[in-house]
Amino acid sequence: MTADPFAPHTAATTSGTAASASGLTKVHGTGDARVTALDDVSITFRQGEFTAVMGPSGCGKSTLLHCAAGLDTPTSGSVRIGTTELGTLDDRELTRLRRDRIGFVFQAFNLLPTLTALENITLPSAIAGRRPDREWLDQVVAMVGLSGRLGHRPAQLSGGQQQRVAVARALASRPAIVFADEPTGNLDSRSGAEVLGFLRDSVRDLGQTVVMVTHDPSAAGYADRVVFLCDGRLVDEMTRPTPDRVLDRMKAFDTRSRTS
Ligand SMILES: Nc1ncnc2c1ncn2[C@@H]1O[C@H](COP(=O)(O)OP(=O)(O)OP(=O)(O)O)[C@@H](O)[C@H]1O
Repeated sequence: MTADPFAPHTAATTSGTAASASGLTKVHGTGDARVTALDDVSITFRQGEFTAVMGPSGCGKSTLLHCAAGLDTPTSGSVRIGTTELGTLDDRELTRLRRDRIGFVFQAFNLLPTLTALENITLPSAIAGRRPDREWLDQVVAMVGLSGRLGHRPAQLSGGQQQRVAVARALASRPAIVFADEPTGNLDSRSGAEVLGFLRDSVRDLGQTVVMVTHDPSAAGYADRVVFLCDGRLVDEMTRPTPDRVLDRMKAFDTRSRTS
C-alpha cells in the first residue's frame, strides 16, 4: 500500500526524515540582475528535530525556507516533504500539501483580524472542510498558554499572544514540519523567549519538527542544531548550540566579509 502524502503526521509515513532537499539551486533575475540565492544545497530535516538556519544577510536563508516549504520553485534540485517530492505535484496538490502537511510561522503574525484566536487557529482545517482533532488542539492550545484567550480577536491580544496564536495555528493540523521565518523578529525579548520555548516544547513534548530562520544567536540556542549558509551554500553545522558558540561562529562570517 502506498502511503497517503496527505495523511496526518505519523512516524510510519516519514521514517525519520520530515523533509529533505537535494541539489537545491535558486537563481533570481537574469543578465546583470542575476543572483544565485541558493547554490546546490542538500539538507535533511529529521523528524522531531528543531533546526535553526543562520548566516549573513542575503545568504539565502529565506529562499531556502521558501523552496523547502513549497512557497517558491527552485531553479533546479528537488524537495521532499516526507516521501512526497514537491516537483511531482500540480498547483492544486501543492496547495493541499502546504495546507495539510506544513505549518508556517512568519515574522508578521498574519492573523485574520475579524476572527477570534480559536477561529484563526482552526481556519486551515475549516477551509479543508475537516473537524480539527480536538484532543491535539487542546494540547496545543494548553502548551502555548492560550486557554483563557480563545475568544479574543487579534487586536485584543499582545504581539506575543498573537504569535502564540500563529504557532498554535501552525501546529493545529499536526504537520510533518513547521517552517518559521524570523518568528521573534517583531517581539520583545520576553515574548520572543516564550514563543521560542513553545516551538522547542512542540518538538520535545509533541514530537513536531521545526525549521527556523533567525538572525539571533539566542534564538538559535533553542534549536537542536544550527546550519550556516554563506553565499547560498551550506558551509557549517553545529549540534547542541549555545548562543555563545553561535555568536562566535557568526563573528567568523563578519571577519571574512571585512577581509574579502
Ligand atoms: N525575488 C527576488 N528577486 C531577485 N533577487 C532576490 C529575490 N529574492 C531574494 N533575492 C536575492 O537573493 C539573495 C538571497 O536572499 P534571501 O532573502 O534568501 O536571503 P536571507 O539570507 O534570507 O537575507 P536576510 O537575512 O537579509 O533576510 C539576496 O541577494 C537577495 O537580494
